[in-house]
Amino acid sequence: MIELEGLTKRFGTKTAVDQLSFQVRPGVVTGFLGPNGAGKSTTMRMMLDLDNPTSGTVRIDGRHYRELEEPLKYIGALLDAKAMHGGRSAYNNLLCLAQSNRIPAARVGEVLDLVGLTAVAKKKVKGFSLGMGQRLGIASALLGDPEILMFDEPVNGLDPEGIHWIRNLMKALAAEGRTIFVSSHLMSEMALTADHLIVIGQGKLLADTSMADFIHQNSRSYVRLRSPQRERLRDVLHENGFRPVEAGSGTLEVDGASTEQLGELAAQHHLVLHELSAQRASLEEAFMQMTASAVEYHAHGTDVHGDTGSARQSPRWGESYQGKGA
Ligand SMILES: Nc1ncnc2c1ncn2[C@@H]1O[C@H](COP(=O)(O)OP(=O)(O)OP(=O)(O)O)[C@@H](O)[C@H]1O
Repeated sequence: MIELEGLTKRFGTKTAVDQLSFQVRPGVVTGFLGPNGAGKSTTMRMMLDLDNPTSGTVRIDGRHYRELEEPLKYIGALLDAKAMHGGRSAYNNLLCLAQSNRIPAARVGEVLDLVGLTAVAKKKVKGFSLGMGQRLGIASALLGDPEILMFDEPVNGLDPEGIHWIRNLMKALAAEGRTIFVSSHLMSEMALTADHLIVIGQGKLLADTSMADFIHQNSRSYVRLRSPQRERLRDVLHENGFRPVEAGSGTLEVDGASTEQLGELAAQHHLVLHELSAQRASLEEAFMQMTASAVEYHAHGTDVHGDTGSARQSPRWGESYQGKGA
């Protein structure tokens, strides 16, 4: 378990992390999300005692990082995959780490095998690709067989097979009862991996919730209909109290209705449907809606409010979530 209480970090006048309090629990994968510059890396660095908080505390299983003897046996982390010594082999890099934490040398071979680097164990790290470096960083995190693992952008540079592997590894580690805390900008990947989410924006906590609740509370669900008799369908919907919205490509979208209701209504009026589907926004859309006002850097001409392709005016999801007392 990792516990943050009022964690704050200021760099001069810039408040990078602002009064963050949350817990990362064992047995699940907890995703850590936030736009660029939100303070994720700074938070993770403070969790590992690589940066001093301006105020507030971080506890690892009830203790400060500095109080942990042989910390790699409690918490393993992949923060910067390039932090390895380039002139040393993968094996020797891990061996040094193992010796400093009184971890048996045999464990080095085990973790190299686990991450698929046995064949290049004796090669100098400076010749490694981005993906190989990521795997080596993951091996170093696993070295002490810790109960708590933190991964900052672990899929960065990995190919699809590697992404699949790290996803399953994190889930398996969580299923063993370990605490897994992972940041990623790849929302589709996060949606497949994490059970719980911590979302921050401009250093502040925006959400601490299950993945399912986050998507539910920060996105709208609606039914999409497509018919060769669109005009007639629209009239029938209006006559029955629904508010269909034209959504381009000949489709209509209806809020507050089920596919069963609308399918039966269409059948009663002998209307042909080419599409009748329940739609829910993705994690990516929910995330963009929630963090839109907390985005520090965005490109000109892009819609940070998340264009769902609909003509409808969406509510400000972050506001509605925060209105629920987050
Ligand atoms: N050493 C530092 N000195 C000054 N400002 C810093 C320092 N480290 C981070 N910052 C600032 O603190 C803020 C948070 O940065 P941080 O790297 O923690 O964000 P992040 O959420 O990890 O971003 P990204 O998703 O882009 O990696 C940013 O505005 C950054 O410029």
